[in-house]
Amino acid sequence: MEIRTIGVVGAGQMGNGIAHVMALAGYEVALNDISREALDKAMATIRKNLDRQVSREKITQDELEVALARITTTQTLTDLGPSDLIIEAATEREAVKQAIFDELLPHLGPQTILTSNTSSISITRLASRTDRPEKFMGFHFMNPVPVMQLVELIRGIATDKDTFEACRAVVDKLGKTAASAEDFPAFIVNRILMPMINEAVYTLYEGVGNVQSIDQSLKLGANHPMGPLELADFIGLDTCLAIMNVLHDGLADTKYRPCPLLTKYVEAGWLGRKAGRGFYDYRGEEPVPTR
Ligand SMILES: CC(=O)CC(=O)SCCNC(=O)CCNC(=O)[C@H](O)C(C)(C)COP(=O)(O)OP(=O)(O)OC[C@H]1O[C@@H](n2cnc3c(N)ncnc32)[C@H](O)[C@@H]1OP(=O)(O)O
Ligand SMILES: NC(=O)C1=CN([C@@H]2O[C@H](COP(=O)(O)OP(=O)(O)OC[C@H]3O[C@@H](n4cnc5c(N)ncnc54)[C@H](OP(=O)(O)O)[C@@H]3O)[C@@H](O)[C@H]2O)C=CC1
Repeated sequence: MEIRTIGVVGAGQMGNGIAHVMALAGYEVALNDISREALDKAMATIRKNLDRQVSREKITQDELEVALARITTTQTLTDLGPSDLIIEAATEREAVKQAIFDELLPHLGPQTILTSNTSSISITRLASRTDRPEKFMGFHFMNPVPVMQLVELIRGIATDKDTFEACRAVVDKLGKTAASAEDFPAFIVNRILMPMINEAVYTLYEGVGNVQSIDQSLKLGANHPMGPLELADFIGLDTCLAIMNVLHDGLADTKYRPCPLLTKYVEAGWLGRKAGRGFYDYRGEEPVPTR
């Protein structure tokens, strides 16, 4: 089945990036969020990122206008019903995702492929509660979506071959690279990346280094483009903690114990860049370490 129309649920940092790349690749996109403010902010971000691509001569002004015209926004989830492919990119909480699927299902055509951009949650479990486990899978973009080359594709236990191939064709059309991962907690990228970030937070918690020295060490000592605490802020500390909890619960191993300092930052609402404060304070001209 050829995919032409795409519904994206959640207009946060991932949802806006997914809408951006899908529209540029020629798909009609319906972008949904519970908040009008989030939708307006997402459209402003998409325009800013497209503008930057025009100024760097990656795309033309015409391509920008056409891409923007392909995106519609809606606060009514059921408007996404007629889409060929749904990508759920709402907050990393299973109950939130579950409620979205429950509301959407009665409005979907029988052929619609349902996917989640979840960073960690079991695809098999999410799929088992729908009417279409064979047409359900993980479609996991990396942040920032317009820049990162990889998309992890995760089959649930029941995902059929046609569904996987249809999603792989979409990744090809985006000019990105699909990597197949088995459905175990946090899949491949986050199974490896998130314990490293969590260990960086322990390194801070135990006073081995401060925010600046930890980030500088990994940037200059291991050639990482961002330090682990800067990256955690970029991803969102709520998302990092949610992923660690899925690893800890799902693999039942204390080596995945989320650092109490990470929990404290999340409890304070210091969620990273999107909240204006995390391991760095972003409210001034330059980010300032908070420890
Ligand atoms: C949590 C999960 O489930 C999975 C994940 O996503 S894990 C996170 C994975 N992501 C990473 O690890 C990102 C690590 N960081 C990086 O790779 C780099 O710091 C970065 C690409 C984000 C920025 O790179 P940089 O060299 O510091 O910045 P800069 O030179 O300004 O930008 C490089 C390019 O990215 C673009 N860019 C930067 N930030 C962007 C953003 N937020 N949105 C869109 N485009 C962006 C720039 O326009 C520029 O594009 P061109 O090459 O076409 O000119
Ligand atoms: N951040 C990252 O680096 C990556 C994240 N992901 C995954 O992508 C998903 C989204 O993450 P991210 O974009 O960072 O999160 P954000 O917090 O930036 O955005 C989530 C958005 O979903 C909205 N939302 C919450 N509930 C609903 C709902 N019921 N219906 C529609 N929209 C809703 C939120 O609205 P409000 O703010 O009003 O609650 C918010 O606008 C998560 O599953 C995450 O694990 C995957 C790869 C990388």
